[in-house]
Amino acid sequence: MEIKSVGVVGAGQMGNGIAHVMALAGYDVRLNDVRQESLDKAVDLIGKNLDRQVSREKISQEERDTALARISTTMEIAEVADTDLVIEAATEKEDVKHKIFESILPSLRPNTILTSNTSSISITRLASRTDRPEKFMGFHFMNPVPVMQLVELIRGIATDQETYAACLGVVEKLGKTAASAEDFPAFIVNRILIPMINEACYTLYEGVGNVSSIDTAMKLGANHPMGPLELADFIGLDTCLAIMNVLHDGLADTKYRPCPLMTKYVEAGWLGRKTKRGFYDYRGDTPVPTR
Ligand SMILES: CC(=O)CC(=O)SCCNC(=O)CCNC(=O)[C@H](O)C(C)(C)COP(=O)(O)OP(=O)(O)OC[C@H]1O[C@@H](n2cnc3c(N)ncnc32)[C@H](O)[C@@H]1OP(=O)(O)O
Ligand SMILES: NC(=O)C1=CN([C@@H]2O[C@H](COP(=O)(O)OP(=O)(O)OC[C@H]3O[C@@H](n4cnc5c(N)ncnc54)[C@H](OP(=O)(O)O)[C@@H]3O)[C@@H](O)[C@H]2O)C=CC1
Repeated sequence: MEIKSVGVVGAGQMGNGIAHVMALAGYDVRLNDVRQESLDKAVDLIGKNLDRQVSREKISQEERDTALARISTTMEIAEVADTDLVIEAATEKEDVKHKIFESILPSLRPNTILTSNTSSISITRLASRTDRPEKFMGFHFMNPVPVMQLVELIRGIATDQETYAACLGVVEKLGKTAASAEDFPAFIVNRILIPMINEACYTLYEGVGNVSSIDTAMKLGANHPMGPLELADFIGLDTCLAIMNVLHDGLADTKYRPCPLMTKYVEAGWLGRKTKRGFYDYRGDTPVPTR
């Protein structure tokens, strides 16, 4: 089936990036969130990120304007349902995702493909609560979406080949590369990456290093573009903790126990860049380590 329009639920850092790349690739995009303020912020950010691409001569001014015009925003979930492909990119909480799918089902077209950008939650379980498990799959972008090449495609137990092929076609049209992952907790990238971030938190918690020394060690010692604590702040500590909990619960192995220090930061509301405080404090001109 040909995908022409895409509905994106959740206009946070991933939702705005997904809307951005989809619109640039020629899809009509409907972006939904529960707060108008989040929608306004997302459109403003997409405009700025497109401007940056114009100034770096990656795209023309005309491509920028056309892409932005393809994005409409709505707080009505029913308007998102009237598209060919829905990508849910709301907060990493299973009950939130179930409620979104429940609310969208009554107005969904029969052929619409439903997907989730979840970082870790079982695609099979999310799909089982919908009317179309065969047309449901994981469509997992990496952050920042306009820059990162990979999309993980995750089939639930019931996902059919036609749905997989349609999603693969979208990834190719975006000029990105797909990696196929089986539906087990946190899939491939986060099964490997988030325990490393969690271990960096333990390294901090146990006083082996401070925030700066841990990040410097991994940037210069392992050639990572960001240190693990900087990356945790970039992803969002709430999301990192949610992924660790899915790994811990889903694989029932103590090696995935979330670091208590990560839990403490999340409980404080210090979620990283998005709240201007995490392992670094972003309220000034340059990030300042909090430990
Ligand atoms: C949690 C999950 O479920 C899965 C995940 O996503 S895990 C997270 C995966 N992501 C990562 O690991 C990111 C690691 N970090 C990096 O790769 C790099 O630090 C980075 C690409 C983010 C920035 O790179 P940098 O060299 O420090 O910065 P900079 O030179 O300013 O930017 C490089 C490019 O990215 C663009 N960019 C940077 N941040 C951006 C953002 N937030 N949005 C859009 N574009 C952005 C810049 O415009 C620039 O584009 P051009 O090359 O076209 O000029
Ligand atoms: N951060 C990352 O690096 C990556 C995250 N992901 C996944 O993408 C998803 C989104 O993450 P991210 O963008 O970082 O999170 P954010 O916290 O930046 O954004 C989540 C957005 O979802 C909105 N939201 C919450 N409930 C609803 C709802 N019922 N309907 C519509 N919108 C809702 C939130 O609204 P408000 O804040 O206004 O309440 C917020 O705007 C998660 O599943 C995450 O695991 C995947 C890859 C990378």
